[in-house]
Amino acid sequence: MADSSPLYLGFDLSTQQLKGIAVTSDLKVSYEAVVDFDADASGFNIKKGVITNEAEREVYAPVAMWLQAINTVLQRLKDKGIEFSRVMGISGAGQQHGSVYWNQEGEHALSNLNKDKTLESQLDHAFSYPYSPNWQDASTQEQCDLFDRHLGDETQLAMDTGSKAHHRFTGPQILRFRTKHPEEYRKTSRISLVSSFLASIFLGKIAPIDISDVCGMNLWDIQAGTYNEKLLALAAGTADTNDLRSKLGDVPEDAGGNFGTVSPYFVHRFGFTSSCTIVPFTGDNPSTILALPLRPLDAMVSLGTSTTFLMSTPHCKPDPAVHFFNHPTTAGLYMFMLCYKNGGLAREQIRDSLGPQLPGTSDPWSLFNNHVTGTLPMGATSPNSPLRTALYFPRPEIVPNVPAGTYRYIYDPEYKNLSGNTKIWNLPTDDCRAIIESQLLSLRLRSRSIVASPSPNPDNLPAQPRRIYLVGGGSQNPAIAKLAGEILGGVEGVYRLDVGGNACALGSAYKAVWAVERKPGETFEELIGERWREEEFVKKVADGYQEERYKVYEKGVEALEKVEKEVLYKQAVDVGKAGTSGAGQV
Ligand SMILES: Nc1ncnc2c1ncn2[C@@H]1O[C@H](COP(=O)(O)OP(=O)(O)O)[C@@H](O)[C@H]1O
Ligand SMILES: O=C(CO)[C@@H](O)[C@H](O)COP(=O)(O)O
Repeated sequence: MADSSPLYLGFDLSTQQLKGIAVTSDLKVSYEAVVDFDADASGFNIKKGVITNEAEREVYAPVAMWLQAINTVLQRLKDKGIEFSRVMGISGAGQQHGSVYWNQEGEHALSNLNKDKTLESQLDHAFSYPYSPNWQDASTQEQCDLFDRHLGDETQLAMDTGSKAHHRFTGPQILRFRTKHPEEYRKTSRISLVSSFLASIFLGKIAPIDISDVCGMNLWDIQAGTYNEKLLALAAGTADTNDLRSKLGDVPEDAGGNFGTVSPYFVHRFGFTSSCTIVPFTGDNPSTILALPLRPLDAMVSLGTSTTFLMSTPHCKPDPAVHFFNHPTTAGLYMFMLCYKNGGLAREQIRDSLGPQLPGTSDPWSLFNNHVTGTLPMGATSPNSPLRTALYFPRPEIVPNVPAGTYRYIYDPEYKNLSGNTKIWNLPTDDCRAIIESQLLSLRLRSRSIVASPSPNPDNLPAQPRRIYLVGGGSQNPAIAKLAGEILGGVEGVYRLDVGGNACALGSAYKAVWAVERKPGETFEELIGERWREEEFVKKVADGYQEERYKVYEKGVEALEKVEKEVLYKQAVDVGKAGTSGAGQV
């Protein structure tokens, strides 16, 4: 007999791919499909999912490419045998901060789709601007300066909105869009985030922005739970903020609410039931923490195009170096996040500089991994020997905010000084361990304020996460997992979600299960915690805290902090000399 039990769909519209995943009520993954933009999209001049205009430091993605991908991912799920009539709820996630600009015709076009045509062919007139600024965009320094000053300083902006101003945040992006494209801004009737854009397509009308993802805009007052009037006025360019307010729409408080049922387009084209519920879609990072019942003091490291470090916490302690968002399901909880632009692509660049792979292996990372594990921590041969420390930023970085460049140094832990003499670097092989160390040391440095000792007696164990969960494409890599344990600790060890690269889409699917099946008042953690089967869903992939290594890397944190200060100082000197920021190479 055909299986008619409910399924729940989760989507992840991230930088390089659109992923879809279907789970059952007991959280088992039944179907997965992916569309890789570079490999599968046709008609777009993109690389790694985006278009780059280096002259203006702009990075953006064509909205039509995402529409094309939605049809393709659903077709791929169908080809794998999914019966869409079983799907009771759909949620999803989008890369954070990106904005989509709808025109007046958009809403009408969305609710009048012809099932025999593609989304791309029918929605080409729905947007006032065909591109969405991507989170890697760095074109808004001027706007960020205005945002940081507008409430006093960057600390005050972080206190109110959860983050200081960042190039990619939607408020500064809207301000730049309005001044650079005034006519398109005037024609814009609604602005979506990538997450609410994707929800809108499935809903057949413009969906509200999500309560967690809204915190990635520098416009939402996280303490007050409303848009900040002064910041709206800055982005809108007028004290009358009604126009921008209506473009953005209301933000419902219940992240598990019901937006309505799926658009008839999907009922008639793919066979969804007309009662299938659309649940709020959130940001890709908030969605990732929903892929498991994350406890306070557990940390997730998402190794995608970006690297992010995520924790769920009851404390909101904003600081300009970090981000706080509303938790994606549970009022009163927050999500702590660190985000780096130079993650997967920076690692790939070093891997590719090594030349041909080892013979007889199909794993493109095997040679790179051999160099990672075959090299001493920071190149140190004895306790006081010099430490190789570097920053690898093929794109301008967010933390610290420095221009693109590779910055290699030697740190002397005894005299606590830095030298630019890189003679003891054996290149390119030493870069393999050094880039992983550098990325992980930065996480350790910046999460110090949020972690605590997992032991009742803090003298026994230094502050660190209880567990490290690795997710995203890079979570498949055993050498990275090993170093994550050595550098970040994690008394219970380093774990990988069984769906490694699909954690974000999985989190969305779990959110749909919770939203549709929850009893009154039942939290996400309660429902998912009850159905979660640890032994089936996660795998320990490396040891966590190791006392000796953890101590060695204490010096590593010191070294990294010095290198960052030095690079920032040199940048300030360069800016002073040239009047512009120059890229650095050491
Ligand atoms: N075995 C591996 N080791 C290291 N990195 C990997 C490995 N497999 C995939 N990746 C990296 O994962 C990244 C893609 O991760 P993914 O989470 O799918 O990205 P995104 O969500 O940003 O589109 C790529 O940049 C790739 O380099
Ligand atoms: O900008 C951020 C978070 O602030 C990025 O994490 C984006 O949300 C996109 O991430 P990928 O999953 O595509 O790497």
